[in-house]
Amino acid sequence: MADTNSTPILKDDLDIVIPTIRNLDFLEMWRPFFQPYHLIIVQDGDPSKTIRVPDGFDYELYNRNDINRILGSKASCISFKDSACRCFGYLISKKKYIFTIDDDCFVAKDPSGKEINALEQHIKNILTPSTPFFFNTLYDPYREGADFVRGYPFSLREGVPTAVSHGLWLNIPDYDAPTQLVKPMERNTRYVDAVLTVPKATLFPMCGMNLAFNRDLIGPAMYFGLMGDGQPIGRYDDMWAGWCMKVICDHLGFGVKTGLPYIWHSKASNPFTNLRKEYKGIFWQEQIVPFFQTVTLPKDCNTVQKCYIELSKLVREKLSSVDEYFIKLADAMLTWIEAWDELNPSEEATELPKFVSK
Ligand SMILES: O=c1ccn([C@@H]2O[C@H](COP(=O)(O)OP(=O)(O)O[C@H]3OC[C@H](O)[C@H](O)[C@H]3O)[C@@H](O)[C@H]2O)c(=O)[nH]1
Ligand SMILES: [Mn+2]
Repeated sequence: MADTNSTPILKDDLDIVIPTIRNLDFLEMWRPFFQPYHLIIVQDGDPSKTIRVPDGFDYELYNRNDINRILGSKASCISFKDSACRCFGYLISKKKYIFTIDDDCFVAKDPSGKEINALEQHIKNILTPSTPFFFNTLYDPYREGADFVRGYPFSLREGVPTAVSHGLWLNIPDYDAPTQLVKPMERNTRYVDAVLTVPKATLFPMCGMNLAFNRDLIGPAMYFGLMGDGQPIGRYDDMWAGWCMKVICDHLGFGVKTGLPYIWHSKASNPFTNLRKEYKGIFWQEQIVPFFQTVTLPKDCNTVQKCYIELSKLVREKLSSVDEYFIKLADAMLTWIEAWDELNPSEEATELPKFVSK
């Protein structure tokens, strides 16, 4: 997909963020789609290890020493030894859009056998509106060959700006550890040719392995929560970000899409290791989800930062009884916003769009 003068669309407006602990040979398969774009590689784990990046890619690479040098004491909000470290890439980027992908995600094929340019589909999703206020039964009405169906209010057909595009996975699905343990051989072979808007007031489990978002619209809310080294849970970083992001999108009138594009997820991480990381989260989420479902943000929260700071207060107030970890997480959410505003001073706060219900 290129714009009029055959420059890859959003070439200078989008960064690809990759969290990694390994050499990035997987980029060879993505080269036709990714090479024109700038990569931000967040190297996790031992900073003395050298990560090999295939020739020909334009990238910047940050390891833990870089994160500590750039953020100083605020580096405490960036996870270590967990893919949640990827959010440092969102912080340091200066671009309007972000696409983040794991290094064990490869190019998938659609039912016709055609290789899927996941980045191109995310860009289409992000650049077209969402429809969170009224469900369109023919899925995304802005896609080629689709439209609003009879009975869809014309007053709502303009849609709202799309903040997030959530892609899916063929082969290894993003299952939690208990499901992985009881279904070790299950593979996702079902290609569903659909893009849906997640309705307003509905939460969903956001997976970080194939995800794009409008950084200007929702970037400050995309903090992947404190996980990994020294933390009581793991593999809930993207879930946390997804729940915070969704309540803020609902409040500010932005949309979230899920469905196409698919990537080919090649590696099943160890279910026993995953169980150890997830198990507290499996209990806690039965209290965390109702918390997010009942959150209301004040009307004067008219920027993502203000919403996020308010959310941090509510987390401290309402979830500290679940575990003291949430006090630490609430603090880390504030540190994240301080770091965001410090590294992105010029970005004007996002104004309330005209269609937000007062
Ligand atoms: O300590 C670490 C471990 C891994 N990474 C990088 O994160 C990416 C995901 O790692 P991996 O594919 O090994 O784990 P999965 O279980 O498949 O990941 C899923 O569940 C956890 C997260 O939510 C993740 O987003 C999901 O995809 C990969 O690029 C590793 O190199 C790391 O940075 N630090
Ligand atoms: Mn993986």
